[in-house]
Amino acid sequence: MSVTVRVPAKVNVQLAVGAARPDGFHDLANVFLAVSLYDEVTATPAADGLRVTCEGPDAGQVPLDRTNLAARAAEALAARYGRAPDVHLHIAKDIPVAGGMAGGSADGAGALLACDALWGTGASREELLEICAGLGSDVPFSLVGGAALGTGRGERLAELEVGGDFHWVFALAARGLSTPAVFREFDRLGEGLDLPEPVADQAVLDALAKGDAAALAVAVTNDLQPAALSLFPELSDTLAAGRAAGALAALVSGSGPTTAFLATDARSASDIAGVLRASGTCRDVRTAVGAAAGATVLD
Ligand SMILES: C[C@](O)(CO)[C@H](O)COP(=O)(O)OP(=O)(O)OC[C@H]1O[C@@H](n2ccc(N)nc2=O)[C@H](O)[C@@H]1O
Ligand SMILES: Nc1ncnc2c1ncn2[C@@H]1O[C@H](COP(=O)(O)OP(=O)(O)OP(=O)(O)O)[C@@H](O)[C@H]1O
Repeated sequence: MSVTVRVPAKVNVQLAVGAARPDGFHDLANVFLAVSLYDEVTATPAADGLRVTCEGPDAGQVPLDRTNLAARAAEALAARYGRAPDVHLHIAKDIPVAGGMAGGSADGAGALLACDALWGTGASREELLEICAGLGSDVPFSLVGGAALGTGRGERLAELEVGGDFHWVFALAARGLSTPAVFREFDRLGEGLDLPEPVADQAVLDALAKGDAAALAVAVTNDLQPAALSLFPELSDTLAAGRAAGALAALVSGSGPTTAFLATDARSASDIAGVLRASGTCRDVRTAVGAAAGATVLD
């Protein structure tokens, strides 16, 4: 018997970042939108401890030891319920690795839900969200999906209404960016500045609620974008290529280096994807739709 869970990637349609806190994290106003690029995590009983395997185009970059967020999730759940984490976790990975799309977080949330179902622990939603928050700032959102405002370091979620489909194109970069390195660069660029408290932008929330892509396009912001571009200047060429191809908005996804392009509709998304593919400014191009459902057990 095994359990498979499907988990979406995310794009941040607003990422407002405050000053570094004493614990090293930054307070955020983080508006997450889940999109239809998915990892699948399968949990199968094992007699002899915890094992992680991974397949997919980026599988070689995924750690298979206890640092994998899927392994950490299984261990955290097992420890809480006083059982051994005897399980084989297999990750079918389609979300770009180190791309700013919460791929590792998705696997953490997926493994947690899969092990919960496999072991019949019957943990409450609140317990699962608490374990997720202990694994990483993006992990609770990977469980919940849809759209949500994350405050604190991004782990405290309020679900948001989404009134229609948003069509996206994602350009994958030739190399990854480390999330801590991007936050450090944010701190360096902002040294000496008095940063305001990050707050959610009502225009972003209204555009999401109405399903209005044109309104969302003028409202999207990402405070980490200057830091990501500073560490990876070639991303400006990708952004320019997508804008020239007719994207309503072009931005770095989260901490990057994946770049995200908002399109009017599915057809326009496919046209923009074609232009980006031919532009030579990225490694690969994907299209996706949001909002996508959060971590879901597959039959
Ligand atoms: C950039 C985003 O992806 C936007 O959704 C997230 O803020 C990052 O979420 P994540 O990858 O789950 O991050 P975590 O694993 O919690 O933290 C990794 C590192 O990123 C930095 N970090 C993360 C979140 C946050 N609010 N402030 C931070 O400064 C810290 O250096 C931290 O050590
Ligand atoms: N299951 C996993 N899948 C991918 N990377 C993982 C996983 N578990 C741990 N990692 C480690 O985390 C690093 C960041 O990978 P990940 O794909 O989660 O980045 P990301 O999508 O940029 O994250 P985020 O958007 O949440 O900041 C990887 O380089 C890898 O070393």
